[in-house]
Amino acid sequence: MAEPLMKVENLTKVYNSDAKEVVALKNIEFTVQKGEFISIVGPSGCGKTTLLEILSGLRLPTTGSVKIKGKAVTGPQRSIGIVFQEESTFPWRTVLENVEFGLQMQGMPKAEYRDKAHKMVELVGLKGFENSYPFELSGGMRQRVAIARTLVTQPEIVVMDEPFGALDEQTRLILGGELLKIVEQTKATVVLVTHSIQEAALLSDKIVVLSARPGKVKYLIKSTLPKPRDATALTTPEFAEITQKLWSSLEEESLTKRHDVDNDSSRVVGQ
Ligand SMILES: Nc1ncnc2c1ncn2[C@@H]1O[C@H](COP(=O)(O)OP(=O)(O)OP(=O)(O)O)[C@@H](O)[C@H]1O
Repeated sequence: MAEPLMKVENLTKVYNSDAKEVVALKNIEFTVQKGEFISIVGPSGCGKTTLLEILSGLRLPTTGSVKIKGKAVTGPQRSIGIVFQEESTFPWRTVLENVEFGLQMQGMPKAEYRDKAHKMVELVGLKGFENSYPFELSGGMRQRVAIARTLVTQPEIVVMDEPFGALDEQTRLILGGELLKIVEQTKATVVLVTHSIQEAALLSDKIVVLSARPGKVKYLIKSTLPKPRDATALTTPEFAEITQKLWSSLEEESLTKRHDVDNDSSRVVGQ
């Protein structure tokens, strides 16, 4: 197999606050190949956001490492693009100006960045809205702007934290299908954190299922969905099989967590 684009090795994160130690992640290991679409799912509080922050270089692990092409990630860098859950467009810039921002910051000549931004705006389906401001768009359209703004700089890897989290399930799946087309055309490599089993099953080549806190890799599920895929894959037997696997592994974890909470509270009651 080819050398992975990203390699996560023996990653552990311990938070120390108010003299309390919280082990958020423990011995996380997985690889991401160039062009792969990976999703990370797990019960609430298992460390998904922490993991994404470490992969992006926004936070350092306590032990272990993240490497891109063999080089350790020790801080934010141009090779990693980030799309956050919350709306991260600049309200004072038009759609086109939002998409141009990263290229402008790189010092690219105006004619070149304008041309690239126009093409990217078209690719994300916002042609005709170049001069609109974010407040004039729907939530889904604003997230397309955020995605376009990140992808236009052609990062080696794009990390996304629930980019469609604020949208209803139907819209997020439709946008997810569109995202796949954009990712295919731009040949982007994506690591996505999501709470949605359906979104993970539809979009991913590989799904990393984390256990309840401390987050450990519980399963690595490889997709059997044929490519190219879009929202029509939702009715296939392969999709049903993947969602079933995800559902049962996450249910197990939620029950484990529930059991821990119950035990904790019984200890408190008994003290
Ligand atoms: N800055 C911090 N300081 C101390 N503890 C933290 C910090 N950030 C997160 N944690 C703890 O680490 C654990 C993992 O948090 P994290 O937000 O990464 O989980 P998550 O899986 O993204 O949660 P959710 O699904 O609810 O968004 C939680 O117990 C949380 O309280």
